[in-house]
Amino acid sequence: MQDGNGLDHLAGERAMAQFDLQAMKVYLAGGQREYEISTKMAQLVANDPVFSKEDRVRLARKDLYKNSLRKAGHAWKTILEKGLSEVEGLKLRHFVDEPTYTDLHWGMFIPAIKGQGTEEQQHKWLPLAYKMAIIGCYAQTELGHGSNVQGLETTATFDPTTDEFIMHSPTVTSTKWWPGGLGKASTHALVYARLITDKKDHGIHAFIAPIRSLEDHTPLPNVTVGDIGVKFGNGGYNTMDNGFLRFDHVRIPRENMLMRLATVTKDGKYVRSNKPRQLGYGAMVFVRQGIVIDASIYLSRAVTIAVRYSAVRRQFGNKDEPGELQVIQYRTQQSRLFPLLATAYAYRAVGFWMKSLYADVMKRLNDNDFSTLPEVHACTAGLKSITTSVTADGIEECRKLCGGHGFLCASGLPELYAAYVPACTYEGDNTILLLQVARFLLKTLSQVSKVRPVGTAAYLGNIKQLSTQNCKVSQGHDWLNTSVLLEAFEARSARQAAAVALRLAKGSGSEAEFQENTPELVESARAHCQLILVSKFIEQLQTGTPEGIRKQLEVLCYTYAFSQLIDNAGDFLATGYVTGNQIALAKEELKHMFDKIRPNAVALVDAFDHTDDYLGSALGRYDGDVYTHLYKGAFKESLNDTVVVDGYEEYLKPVLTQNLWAPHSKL
Ligand SMILES: CCCCCCC/C=C/C(=O)SCCNC(=O)CCNC(=O)[C@H](O)C(C)(C)COP(=O)(O)OP(=O)(O)OC[C@H]1O[C@@H](n2cnc3c(N)ncnc32)[C@H](O)[C@@H]1OP(=O)(O)O
Ligand SMILES: Cc1cc2nc3c(=O)[nH]c(=O)nc-3n(C[C@H](O)[C@H](O)[C@H](O)COP(=O)(O)OP(=O)(O)OC[C@H]3O[C@@H](n4cnc5c(N)ncnc54)[C@H](O)[C@@H]3O)c2cc1C
Repeated sequence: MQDGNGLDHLAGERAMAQFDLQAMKVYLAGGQREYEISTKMAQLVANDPVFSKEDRVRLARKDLYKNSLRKAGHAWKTILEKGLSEVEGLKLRHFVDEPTYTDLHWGMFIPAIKGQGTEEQQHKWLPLAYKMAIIGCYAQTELGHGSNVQGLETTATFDPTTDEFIMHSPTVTSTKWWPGGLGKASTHALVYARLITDKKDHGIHAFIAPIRSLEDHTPLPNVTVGDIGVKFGNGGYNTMDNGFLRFDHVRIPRENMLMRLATVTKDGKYVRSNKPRQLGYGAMVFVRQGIVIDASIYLSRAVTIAVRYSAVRRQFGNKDEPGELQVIQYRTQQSRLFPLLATAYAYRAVGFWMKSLYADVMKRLNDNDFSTLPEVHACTAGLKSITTSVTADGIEECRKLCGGHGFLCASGLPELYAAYVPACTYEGDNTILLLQVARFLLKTLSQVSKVRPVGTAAYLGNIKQLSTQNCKVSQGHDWLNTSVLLEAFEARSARQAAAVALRLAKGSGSEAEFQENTPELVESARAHCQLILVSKFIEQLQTGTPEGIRKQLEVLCYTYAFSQLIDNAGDFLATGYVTGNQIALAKEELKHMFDKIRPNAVALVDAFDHTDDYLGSALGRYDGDVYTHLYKGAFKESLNDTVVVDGYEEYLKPVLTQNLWAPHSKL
């Protein structure tokens, strides 16, 4: 997807590549068909001036939001006019690359109706939603509670005399707060509220509440709704209208309660289905599984910018070589950059696996098999947490790897960070989600003698062996064995989980003791997730990777695993499974991996296939013509619209000629 100006400053780098670039592009896209769709949609967006991102960071909020409405509308028009398929439409919106209300409409509102609505309700609402005759958002979080879903305060009280629910926000803290698309765009909200029938509170259920007129978009009577305000960073997530919403005894028909998991009859009887109530959290599971691939995409963007720029940028030199050195030659640059490159590849592989895990659980749920739900919840929650935290930190690291120029918006990195960093909070605060994983591990361990753990927790079935045998690595190349690596990650995770489980088992079982141990619980959850990431990367590699790219993927896989081992050396050492010497051997092996990545680095980021338009970065341009474009870019700065700055007469001139202010000053 080359779209430079023809002069390739990185041609020398590209000539060094030792793998089949095209095969890698197809692999990273998820297959030939996906690759073709991505290429087509990326070009479609890049060539359409309405989708331009050029001035985004300079726009004031109102203009920014209006522009994002224009783009979302234009995207929908393009989808309809060109008759794009659902997958193509999704890709098109992806390349428009701007958080907007349609993310929540397609990403949460529709999936929640599919998951929690009866067939009849799906027939009623989905056709309207699919043609965007209504726009929906996902209104769960309130001012007072986000993580603690059971603590939500909005009420939906059934009135059998009119066959309606009365939606009400009884306190300030019950105000819905944060839902994307709610602030200005949505006509309907999927509201999570406490269901009350005959004065009895049945806990949190989902309701479809109309909030704006379909005639003129004004809020419906007794609905107070608006945008919550400007968020972190320029551009970034400010294209989204995160909103607030209050109901003052607003009536909605009884049929607007999503009734797949529980029903309220006309006479006010509450009937639960035999399905687990956690299915009500299904839309969150759906979004969390997709977040892993998204993390790979965001990280790969930052890494593409940092790798290309590091190959262009030269500083200092040595007496052995003429000229200055490319900064990518420095070991420290490699040791910060190449693990992130490997991580982006790892998350792509694991993201593909997550999709199959999700497809599997959906199939099972349709057959009323709920057995894998806890494991899928733990996986989606845990990997969402780890991958978003690492990606957000990784984008910031890439900014620093680009030195001063990384701090300019022209690098594309500040905006990328601002748009991405809320992923650590939305769809579940990352610590809260790790605590969910920890609870799953504790439960699995407590039942291990009776129930053999399966799937990603299967290794806990070997807890005795993993707790007693230590690492056998005696030379560096002993590490170059995926079974050896896997066992190290399994042993570390099993031992960390067992240690905290034992400590809790020895105690009284009080909540206070649990709280006291939460730092260790979070560490053990992180260890479990890191094991899943390493093991699934290995597994994906070993199943049908084309010959022309396998070797490079192996190098990236070892790079990823070794860097995880080294970054978490404290944990590995504390469990007693590895020695300091074995860690030192892994460090040496990691450097060998860097040597193997180095000649391929630029081609490995080319394989992500990001267009210049999508990257939006002078530093990450395909042609490497960084300096010309940084310089040209400065002339687009609005401060340079006039040679003498606006404000000179009022504020600069008096400073320069102080006597205008204080003619008798002695200074
Ligand atoms: C493409 C779309 C773009 C998206 C843009 C992003 C926009 C952002 C949207 C949002 O942020 S939407 C709001 C997201 N909110 C959250 O994620 C809230 C986080 N909180 C929770 O998920 C839960 O409340 C909790 C903290 C996990 C649970 O707390 P609690 O202990 O009170 O749980 P209970 O409700 O009592 O349930 C406990 C029981 O249920 C299991 N469980 C919890 N979550 C799930 C789940 N999602 N799926 C399946 N099972 C779940 C949990 O493990 C417990 O099991 P047991 O221990 O009882 O076996
Ligand atoms: C950009 C953005 C978009 C969003 N979009 C939506 C949306 O579309 N719809 C929607 O419903 N919501 C949305 N949200 C809300 C989001 O889901 C919540 O903010 C998120 O789930 C975190 O909840 P909280 O804000 O209550 O954090 P809190 O739970 O208040 O967290 C604050 C701190 O307390 C810690 N903490 C809390 N409880 C515990 C505990 N038990 N143990 C240890 N530590 C704890 C957390 O780790 C965190 O450090 C969005 C949020 C953002 C930022």
